[in-house]
Amino acid sequence: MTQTDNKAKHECSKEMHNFLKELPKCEHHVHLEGTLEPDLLFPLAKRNKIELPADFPKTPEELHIRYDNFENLDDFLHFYYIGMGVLITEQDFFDLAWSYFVKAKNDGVWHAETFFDPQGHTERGIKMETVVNGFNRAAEKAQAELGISTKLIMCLLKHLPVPNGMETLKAATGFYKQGLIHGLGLDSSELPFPPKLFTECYSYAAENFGEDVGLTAHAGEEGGPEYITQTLDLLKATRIDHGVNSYKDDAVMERLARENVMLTLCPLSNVKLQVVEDVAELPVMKWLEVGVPFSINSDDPAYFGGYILDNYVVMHTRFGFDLNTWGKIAKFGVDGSWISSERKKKIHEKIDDVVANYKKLIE
Ligand code: HPA
Ligand SMILES: [Zn+2]
Repeated sequence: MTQTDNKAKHECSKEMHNFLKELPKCEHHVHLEGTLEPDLLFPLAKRNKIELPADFPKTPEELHIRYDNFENLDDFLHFYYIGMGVLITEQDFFDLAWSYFVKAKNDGVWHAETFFDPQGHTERGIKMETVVNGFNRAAEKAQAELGISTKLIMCLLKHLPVPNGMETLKAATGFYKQGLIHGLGLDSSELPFPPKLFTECYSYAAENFGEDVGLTAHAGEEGGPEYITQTLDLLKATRIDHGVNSYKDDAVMERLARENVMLTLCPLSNVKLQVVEDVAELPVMKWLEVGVPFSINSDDPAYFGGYILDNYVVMHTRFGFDLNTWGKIAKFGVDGSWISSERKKKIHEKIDDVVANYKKLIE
């Protein structure tokens, strides 16, 4: 989607595009496995001698066409799990994450909290340390060479049995203790797997992974607002991934505002997975009115046609925010990040600078 797409209501001028690119961004909702571009998937399948299913598209071009036609979350997840099956060695995981961090830097990301799905790999016989070490090496390099601060968030898969999730958590304890993993998330099929199923897993993490462990979970993407309530009440999460369906219950929205719970919105994902027909339908004006903080993210950029800046741009074409509102949204993302108050202050100051500089140019 670009400023030429026929549903755009507001122009994203060259200056506005530059502003959005320079605006310091924090990304909180990106699955590292979801950054696997078709251009890398096929070579990795070949290098690792992975046979793709007989009916799998045969070229990156054909795969892109299939990715343009997801029916819903589960239809996407089918391809997502096949895709991650080509990742075998520590170097594969490193290469994947590093190429994401390079793109993120280019899009103006200052801080990235990235998801990964250990069960999607351990189920295939890959050791968790292969995955964590590959991702962590890339994260350390991103910090050292690109100046991006990072956190790794391990997700449990909702479609797998809870005991499998518990076992995975226990196996990850050492990585949390070493500071290599910082948070716990919950993803995969939303219906019919309500968050309450995973209460025990979240209590285990809260009790065993240290007080700084960040707790978040996908909720309210296809499930209703009651999934958000369960996530807050039972999982004690401090953020909600997606949370689009919060708009269906005023009391839930008011609670999110009152308790300062950030939603990690993924606009292009929501269109590709048919959560909404168009980005303009997302309830962001309601959230701004009620005071619900949200950040803007890419989710699975290789599958949904855009990285974080593309998501900022499409939001601009639908909502036409002024520079102050963009500054406010960027600061929501900073405040909802699991970073020190000094780092927050530094990013806030840069946001203020960029907004002030572009006011001379644009408004
Ligand atoms: O958007 C998502 N929702 C649920 N599970 C996922 N796994 C990758 N992306 C997603
Ligand atoms: Zn997601």
